[in-house]
Amino acid sequence: MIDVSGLRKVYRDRGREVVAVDGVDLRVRDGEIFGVLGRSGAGKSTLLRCVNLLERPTEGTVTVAGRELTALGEGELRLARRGIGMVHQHFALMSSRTVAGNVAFPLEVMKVGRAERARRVAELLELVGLADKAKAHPGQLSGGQKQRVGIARALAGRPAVLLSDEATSALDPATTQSILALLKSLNRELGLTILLITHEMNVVKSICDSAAIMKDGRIQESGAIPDLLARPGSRLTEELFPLPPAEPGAVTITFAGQAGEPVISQVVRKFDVDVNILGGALEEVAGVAAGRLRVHLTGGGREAALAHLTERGLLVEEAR
Ligand SMILES: Nc1ncnc2c1ncn2[C@@H]1O[C@H](COP(=O)(O)OP(=O)(O)OP(=O)(O)O)[C@@H](O)[C@H]1O
Repeated sequence: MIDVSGLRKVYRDRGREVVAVDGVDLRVRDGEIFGVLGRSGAGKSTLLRCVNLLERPTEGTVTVAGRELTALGEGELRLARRGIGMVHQHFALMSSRTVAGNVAFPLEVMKVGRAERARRVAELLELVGLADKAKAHPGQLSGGQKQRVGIARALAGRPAVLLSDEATSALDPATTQSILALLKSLNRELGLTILLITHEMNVVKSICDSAAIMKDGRIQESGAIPDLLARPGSRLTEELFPLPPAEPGAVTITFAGQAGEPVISQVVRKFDVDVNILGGALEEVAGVAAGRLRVHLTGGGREAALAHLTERGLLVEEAR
């Protein structure tokens, strides 16, 4: 659905070159929620803004729904952008317009007739759970409600793709969860492909199918979340389930889907070992029970127990 290839964006800032995106390849599949994670300044916003060409890439190509946007002129691009909705961290609503007026705005630009516009606005407000706020002004809404208006507006042109620029960063945790639930249900019910950028691990845990970690303008790792979790040395796993540095001899076991099985009690029963748990966390991520456990394993059956865990598909890493 989204294909980014060899993307580079260089800004010129007071005679100095700033390489914000430095050779990024990214593929977002049809119908998935893809999260780009990274710290401030990593280049996430620039990457997102290059996907709908709000920023023109310095190099590289962007293809969305089979159309190479980087090959289009301004007129064609304006039309193609209707297929790509965008939501913003600070909502970007027009304060002088009502909620309905904000959602209607892109439809006015598209020259949709009055009756059809009213019908569509009502449908969109219903979809985001704000049917009773049509006549309110943004100033009368909570942050979560404002973001719902932002989402309804982004969906006005029936886009196949939604870009989300830190949509929940300005919201409290409970409101964040409700907006994430809304995005997930839009993804499921409308088949909407979502590319989001975030610095919040919680967003990735809750709704993403795939993720990429970005640093200094580059993608450090990317892929389906269960695959990334199972990869030795994965930064995503480090970020999702942080553990202190391991002492020599400590064993770190990474679960990516096998956390429903009683593997630890099995090794204790089957092999001559004791297990001392040093730390860890388990949670549902991308629909699978995943996490990391740091243990000390002692006893004559230690090597056989470690081999058994590896055979069960767990990632077993021993600190030396
Ligand atoms: N218009 C611009 N002119 C010059 N430099 C820019 C411009 N926009 C971004 N940059 C620089 O590009 C780099 C990447 O910025 P970007 O906003 O894409 O990162 P980010 O990961 O989204 O961070 P944040 O979460 O803080 O927005 C930074 O060094 C930033 O200062």
